[in-house]
Amino acid sequence: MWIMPLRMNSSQSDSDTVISLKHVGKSFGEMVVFEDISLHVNRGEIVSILGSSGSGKSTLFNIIAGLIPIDHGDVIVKGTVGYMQQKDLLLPWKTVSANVGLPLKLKGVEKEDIKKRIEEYLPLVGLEGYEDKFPFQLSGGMRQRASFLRTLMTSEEIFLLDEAFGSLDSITRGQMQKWLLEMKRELDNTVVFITHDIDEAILLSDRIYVISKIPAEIKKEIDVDFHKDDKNKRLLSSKTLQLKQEILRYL
Ligand SMILES: Nc1ncnc2c1ncn2[C@@H]1O[C@H](COP(=O)(O)OP(=O)(O)OP(=O)(O)O)[C@@H](O)[C@H]1O
Repeated sequence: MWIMPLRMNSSQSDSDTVISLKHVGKSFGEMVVFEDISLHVNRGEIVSILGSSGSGKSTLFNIIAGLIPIDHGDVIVKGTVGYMQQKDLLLPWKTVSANVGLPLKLKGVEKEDIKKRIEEYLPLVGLEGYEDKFPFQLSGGMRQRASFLRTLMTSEEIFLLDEAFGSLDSITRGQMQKWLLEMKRELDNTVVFITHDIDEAILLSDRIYVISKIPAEIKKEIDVDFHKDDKNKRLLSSKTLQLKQEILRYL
């Protein structure tokens, strides 16, 4: 039986929960990825899903995005979803500008406005001067940044970011994280972030779900409620060290 997520406009309910999974099960043939998983994301939160490789994180996103059906349980998603998958999915026959501007073009934004926004944003992800290059002419990290920018250009209510900064060096990664937090403040949307990186999860998140290997279950839900206004301070806090030790116990 195919069960797909129930999709609602954000205005259809005033509840603060925009993503809700209840007792969800999902298998691929004999392989049980989730037996009974439940989690929720509230409007305006940044929530990280932290788990080791193959623990079902991308499957979880594919379920939330409505790309694959579940076997049992309930999935409710309230609001429009922008999904940055792990593979960059840039169109090889289009330039960086055309790829990044595609969501705006699909929304019917005027050509001139698209151009203006691309000119404004490309430097922020370090791609100034690469407007007319094709994806094959970029490094892996550059393609990832173009793909990240394209996702944010959609200005959707909910962003699903799967290992958005996975192939970036630590300096560029730091810049992108900072930019994500700034964009988040500006757009006031909801972000769900998949990462293997404990520091990244602690830096970016309001809450973290630590998931186990398959059949995956939520091992721990952590509220990251310290240094909310200065997330950089978090990494230097002694509480971070305690949190890291706690998380490592569950991975
Ligand atoms: N369409 C599919 N058909 C069959 N098996 C699949 C499919 N998609 C995922 N799987 C399997 O489900 C398991 C979980 O995969 P998934 O990609 O969700 O894990 P992940 O935590 O995102 O891994 P990684 O961090 O390495 O990207 C893996 O064993 C994978 O091989």
